[in-house]
Amino acid sequence: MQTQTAVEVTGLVKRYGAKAAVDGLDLTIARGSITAVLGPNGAGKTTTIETCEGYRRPDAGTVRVLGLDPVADAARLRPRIGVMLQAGGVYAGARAVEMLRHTAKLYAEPLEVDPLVERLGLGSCGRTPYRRLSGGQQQRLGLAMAVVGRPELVFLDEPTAGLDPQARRATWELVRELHRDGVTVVVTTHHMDEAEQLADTVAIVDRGRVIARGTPAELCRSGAESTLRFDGPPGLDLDSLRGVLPDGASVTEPSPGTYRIEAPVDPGLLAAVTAWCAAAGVMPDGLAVQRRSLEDVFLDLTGRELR
Ligand SMILES: Nc1ncnc2c1ncn2[C@@H]1O[C@H](COP(=O)(O)OP(=O)(O)OP(=O)(O)O)[C@@H](O)[C@H]1O
Repeated sequence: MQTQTAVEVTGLVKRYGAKAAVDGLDLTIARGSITAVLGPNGAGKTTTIETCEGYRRPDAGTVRVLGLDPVADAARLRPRIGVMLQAGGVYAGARAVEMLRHTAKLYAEPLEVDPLVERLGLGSCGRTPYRRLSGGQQQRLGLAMAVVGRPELVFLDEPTAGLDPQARRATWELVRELHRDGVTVVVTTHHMDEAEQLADTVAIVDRGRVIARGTPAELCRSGAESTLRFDGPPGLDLDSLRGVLPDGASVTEPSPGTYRIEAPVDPGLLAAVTAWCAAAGVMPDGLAVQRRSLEDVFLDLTGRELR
């Protein structure tokens, strides 16, 4: 019987010298999901993914992928997963599409190569050596190689880094199609919009651990504040407005006539603001709730400092 879990990482530790790149990381990925793994540079995302792929051995903890041990059961696991590495992983002199055809032959029921080549815009690169492809073409070939074997599970490490908008969209479309076919997709990315558009689950990794996990909507709702904003006459009495709001609400006028209220936004807050406006004879133009974006959540959780 197949379990509903595609990837189960428990207490994963991976050290390089004295430094723990991954430091007790737990992550469960459901079959058929698209999971985006986000995190600052050096957070341990690639190390975790490469451990799941069997390229690195854990120092502690366990990793199970499709119920198998990625190192001990590598021979059984490899034909069932697709891997797109951050740095190519392709012999530099290999001709692009020949390489893809060769890869396809290693699998029992590969996708048809020509349509895949066309849809990823690689039609003109047939005999071009890998090292002569542009960065974006190398990325797209890497994606094609990861999916051509019709895997049950694909790991995509920053698949759209450096891609033009058209290629990004083609990549997203391919990922959605994989999802519709029941493939489990694990994708690392620094593009918050990509995670919001594609993923049903987001895991935020920081300092070698998962520090938050949920749907994009759950993460954006979680925790604190949202913002209420409106336009009105400049110079309203902010202290008076603050006086009718719950403790801890912040009221600012970032530019003349634009007002921001940071507080947990609920119907009571809206009623208090509109009642205050009515009493003051102020029309709150464009009154709107601004939810936190995934990027706001990410920065709140991982900090704004460069590391
Ligand atoms: N082979 C290695 N030898 C020594 N240190 C390493 C090695 N591989 C990774 N590291 C270190 O482990 C930490 C985690 O790296 P990792 O590549 O997993 O981060 P990441 O979250 O994928 O970052 P990025 O977003 O920049 O790709 C970093 O500090 C990195 O320098």
